[in-house]
Amino acid sequence: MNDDFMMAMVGAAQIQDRDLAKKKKKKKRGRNVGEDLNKGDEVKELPGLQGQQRQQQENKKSKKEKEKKGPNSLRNAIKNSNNKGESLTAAQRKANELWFRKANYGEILFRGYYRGQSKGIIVCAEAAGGAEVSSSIGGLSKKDKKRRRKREEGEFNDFMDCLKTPLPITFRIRSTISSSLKATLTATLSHSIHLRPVPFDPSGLIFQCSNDINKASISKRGDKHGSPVAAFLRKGLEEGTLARQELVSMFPVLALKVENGDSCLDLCASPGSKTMQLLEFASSGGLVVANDIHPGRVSALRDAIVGRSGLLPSTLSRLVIGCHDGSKFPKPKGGGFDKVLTDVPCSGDGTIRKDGSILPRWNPSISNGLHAIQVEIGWRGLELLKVGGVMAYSTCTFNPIEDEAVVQELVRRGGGAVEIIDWPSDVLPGLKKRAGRVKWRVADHVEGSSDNDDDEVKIRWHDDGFETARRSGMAGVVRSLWPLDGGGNEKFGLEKCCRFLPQDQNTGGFFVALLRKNGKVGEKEAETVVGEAAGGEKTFVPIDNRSLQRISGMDWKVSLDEVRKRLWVTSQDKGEVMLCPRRLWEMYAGEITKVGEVEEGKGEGVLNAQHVGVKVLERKEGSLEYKIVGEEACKLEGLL
Ligand SMILES: C[S@@+](CC[C@H](N)C(=O)[O-])C[C@H]1O[C@@H](n2cnc3c(N)ncnc32)[C@H](O)[C@@H]1O
Repeated sequence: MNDDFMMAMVGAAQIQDRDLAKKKKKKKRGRNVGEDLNKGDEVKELPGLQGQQRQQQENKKSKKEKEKKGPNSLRNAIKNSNNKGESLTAAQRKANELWFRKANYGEILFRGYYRGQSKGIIVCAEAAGGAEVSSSIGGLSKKDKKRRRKREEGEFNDFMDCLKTPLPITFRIRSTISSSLKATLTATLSHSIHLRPVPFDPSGLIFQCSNDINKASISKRGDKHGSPVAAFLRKGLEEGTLARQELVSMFPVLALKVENGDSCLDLCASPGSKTMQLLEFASSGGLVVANDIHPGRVSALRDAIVGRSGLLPSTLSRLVIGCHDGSKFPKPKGGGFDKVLTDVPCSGDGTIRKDGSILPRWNPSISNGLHAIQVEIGWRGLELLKVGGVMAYSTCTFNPIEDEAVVQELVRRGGGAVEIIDWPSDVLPGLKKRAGRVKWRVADHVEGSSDNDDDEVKIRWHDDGFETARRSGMAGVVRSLWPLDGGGNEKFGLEKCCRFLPQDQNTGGFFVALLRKNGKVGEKEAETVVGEAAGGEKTFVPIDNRSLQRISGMDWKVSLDEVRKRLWVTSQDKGEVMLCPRRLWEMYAGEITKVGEVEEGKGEGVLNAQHVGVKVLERKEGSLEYKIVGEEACKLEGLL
C-alpha cells in the first residue's frame, strides 16, 4: 500500500504549490562560505586568459594534460598567490576553483587529508564517550599491522562510497500540531512503502524517504508521474504540518532540549530550518531570535518562516529576526539567553552527498581560514548565554579544525566557566555518535614546483606546530588550529563532542558540541564591543503617541506607555503594527528603539531587528485609524 490511502487523504484538493515552484525558480543561494564561487565565469578577468589567447594555449596541450594540470596561466596565478599568506582576488579564487575542478584535485586532497588525519577523525572511530584509540601501530606484530591497515582501508572506502550515494530526504511531523493530527499523519506516513520512520527516534515523528522520493519529485513540476506520496508530502509542507529538514540538521536543536518559555538565540540562522525547529519547542512565553550576517539571506529566512512555513501566528509571535555579524551580536541588558545555537558557516564537506560542488573544490585551507570566525561566533554565543544556559556549537564538516579545535579554544578561553556536556541520554537514544577527538593534525596544501606530473597539488602536514607552520608561510595560521601542547586539552572532555559519519545511519556528516556556561565569561572585553549592524531592509521603531491615539476601542490591560513600547512599526511602512515579544523587550529594554543605528561608544550597540513578532494592527484603508488583526497574539502576550 498505501498510495491509495494517501490519494484519498490528498483527495480532490488542488494542491497549490505556487510558492514551491517560485522557490525552485529562484537562484540557489549558497549555504556555506564559497558556495557561490562555482561558476568559473570570471576567469576571463585574468590577464592573458582572454578569448583567442586562452584558446590557443589550450589547443597546444593534449586533452589529458589539460585535465591534469589546468591552464598554465591559471596555475601560475595560483602559484603566485597561494600559501604565502596573501589574500586572493576574486578572479584568482575563481581561477583556483576552475583549475581544481578540472584536475579533480579536490577529491585527491580530500582523500589524502582524511586518510592522513589522526585516528578517529574518520577511521577507527569509537562511540561517543568511548576509549581513546591509539594512533600508533608500533607495538603490533607485522601480521596485525597488516590486518589493521586493511580494516582501516575498508572503513575509509565505506566512507567514500557512502559519500557518493545520494542523500535520502527526511521529513518530520511538526511538534506544534494537535495530537490527533499527529496520530493521523504518523499512521499515514508509516504505511507508505516510500517512507520509513527513523529507528532511533522514539517520538516516531521523523521519516526518511526511499531514493525514488527526491527533492525534484516533491515539487509539483518535478513530480512527472503524479505520485500520491509526493502530493501528500507537498500538502503537508504547505499547510505547515510537515517540515523537510536534513536528519543530522535536526540534532543540535533536539540536543538543546528547549523548554516552554526558553529564550533562544540562533546566531547563524539562514535558511532557517533550525530556527523553525526552535520555534516549535519554545512555546508559550518563549522567544526565538534568529540572526544572519547577510541581508539577502535574512530576507529569504523571513520569507520562508513568516511567509511560507504554515506556522501559526501564535508560534510566529515569538520570532524576532536580526541582521548582525554573529561575532558582534548586541548583548541584552537584562540577562542572557537560555539556549544559544551557533550553527556556524563551515566548509560543508559533510554535505557532499547533496551538493556535488563541494568535493571538486575541496582543500584544507578553506577550513583553516574559517577557524578564526567560528571561534569568534562561538565565543560571542557564550557571552550571550545566561549563566547555567547551554549552547550547541555545530558544523556540517568532518574537519577537526572547524570542530574540536574550535571547541577546544572556547573551553580554553572560558577558563573553567565553560564545560562540554554529554549528549542527553533521552534524546534519540539509539543514535550512533562517534566521540570527539583530543588529537588531530593540521595541514594546508601546496602546488607543485615544476611541470612534473607527479609534483602537483599536495597535502602539507604541519606536525611541528604553530611556529614552524608560521615560518613555512602557511596562510591564515593561528595557534588554536593545533591541539594544546602536551595533552593540555585532555581535561576538557572533548570526547563528549559528537561526530556523525554518513555511513553510520545513511545521513550527511555533522558535528555537535554542547557547552554549558557555569560562570561569567568575557565581561571586560564586552564593555568595549560595539554591536555592528549589517545593512538590512527594514527597521522598527515603537509606535508614536499620535498613532497610538488612533487605535480606538482597545481595552489595554497594561499602561499606554507599555503598549507604546511593545507595538512597533516598520520605518518603511507605518501601516503595519507588529507586537514585540515581551521577552525581547525585557531583555533588550531601550536598546532596540534606535534600530538600525549603531552608536559608537555606547558599549553594546543596538539590535538591528528585521522582523519582530506578528502583525497585530493594520491601518484602515483611506483612514489614519488602525484595526486589530491579531487579537489572540495581544491576549497571549498580556496586552489585552
Ligand atoms: C551553516 S549555515 C546555517 C544554517 C542554518 N542554521 C539552518 O539550519 O538553516 C551558516 C550561516 O551563517 C551565516 N553567516 C556567515 N558568517 C556569519 C557571521 N559572521 N555572523 C552570522 N552569520 C554568519 C551564513 O550566511 C549562513 O547563512
